[in-house]
Amino acid sequence: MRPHRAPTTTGSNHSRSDFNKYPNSSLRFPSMTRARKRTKKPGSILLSRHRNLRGDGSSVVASRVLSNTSSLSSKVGRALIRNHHTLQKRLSQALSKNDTETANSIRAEIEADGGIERYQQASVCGQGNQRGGDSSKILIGWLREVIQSSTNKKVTNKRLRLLEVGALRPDNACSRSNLFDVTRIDLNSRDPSIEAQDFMDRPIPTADSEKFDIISLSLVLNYVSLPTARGEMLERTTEFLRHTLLEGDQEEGPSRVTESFPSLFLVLPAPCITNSRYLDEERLEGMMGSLGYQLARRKLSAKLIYQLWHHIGKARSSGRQREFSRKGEVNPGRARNNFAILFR
Ligand SMILES: C[S@@+](CC[C@H](N)C(=O)[O-])C[C@H]1O[C@@H](n2cnc3c(N)ncnc32)[C@H](O)[C@@H]1O
Repeated sequence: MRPHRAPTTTGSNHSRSDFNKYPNSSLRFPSMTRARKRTKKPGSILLSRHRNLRGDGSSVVASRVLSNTSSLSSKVGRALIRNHHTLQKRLSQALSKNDTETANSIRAEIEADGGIERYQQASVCGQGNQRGGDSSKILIGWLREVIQSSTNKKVTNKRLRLLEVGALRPDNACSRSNLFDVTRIDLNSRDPSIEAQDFMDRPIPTADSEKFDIISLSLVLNYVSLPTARGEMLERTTEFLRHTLLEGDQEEGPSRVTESFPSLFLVLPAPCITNSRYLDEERLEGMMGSLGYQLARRKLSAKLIYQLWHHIGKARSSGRQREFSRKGEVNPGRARNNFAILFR
C-alpha cells in the first residue's frame, strides 16, 4: 500500500497554536473586542483549536468561513492553511504508526475545521492578486516568450496538452490563455471541469496521445507530507510527458521551443528551498537531473519559487537517483525547516 500522502508545512514546527498567534481574536474574547470597538475586516476570523463546536461536531468558525468565501483575510487564510497542513502531517504520522484511534480523532478535527474544502477555499483566496496572485501567470509569461521566439509555425500553432495537478479553479491564467488543452485533476473537485483524482492513482498512459507536453505541480508537492512520497510524485511526472510533439522542429536543430518541452512547472513555497535543512536549489537540481529534468526557467519571489523543468528524457538522466535516498544536511542551523524530498 502506498504511504498516506498528506500536506506538510514548509517544515517548520508549529508548536504554538494559531489560537496563541492571534490572541486578540474576537472569537476568543468577544466582549473584549466589543469593548475596544475594533473595526474588524469581514471574514477576519480566528483559526483556533479552541473554537466553538456545534452539536453536530462542525465548527462555527468553519461554517462562517465557508459562507464567506470571498473575504477571508490573508492572515486568517494563511493560519487556516498552516493548521490544515499540520493536522494532515499528524494524521500521516499516526497512520504510519497504525495508530487508528489518534488518526480518527485527527480526521474528526480536520472535518470540524471544514476539511479540504475549507483549505482549498483559503488557497483560492491566496491566489487573489493582492496575495501573490495566480502562479500560472508566470508559466504563461515564460511560454509566450518561448513560443513567440519560434519561427516554426508547425509548433507554434499546436495547442499544448497541459495536465494541471491540484487544480482549484477552471479559470486561471493557463485556462484563459488558449495555449493549452487543459486536463485538470484534484483530490477534491470544486468544479465539474476538474476531475476528482489523486495524481498518484492516475493510470500511467501508454499512448502518446494521452500524455502531456507540460504538467503543472503548483503548490502540490508541499501538500504531500512524507519526503519519499514527494520523491514518488516527482518521479511519476516523467511517465506522463510525451516527447513527440516537437518532432519536425528537432530537424531544424535545437530551438527555445525544443529546449522547453516536455516540461514540468513546479511551484513551492520559497522556504522549502531557501530555508530547508535538507534541500536547496543545488540539491533539487541534482535530484531532478537524476529523473532526466534540466532547469529551463526559475523565479524566486518573497513567498514562492517557480521553476520550469525541461524533461530531456530518462535515457539522458544523470542516473544518480540512489544518491538522494537519504537526507543530507545542506543547510545546518536551528532556524531551518525540515522540508525534504527523497527517492526510494
Ligand atoms: C494549495 S492548493 C494549490 C492549488 C493551485 N495549484 C495553486 O497553485 O494555487 C493544493 C491542491 O493540491 C491538491 N492535491 C494535493 N495532492 C494531490 C494529489 N496527489 N493529486 C491531486 N491533487 C492533489 C489539493 O487537493 C489542493 O487542492
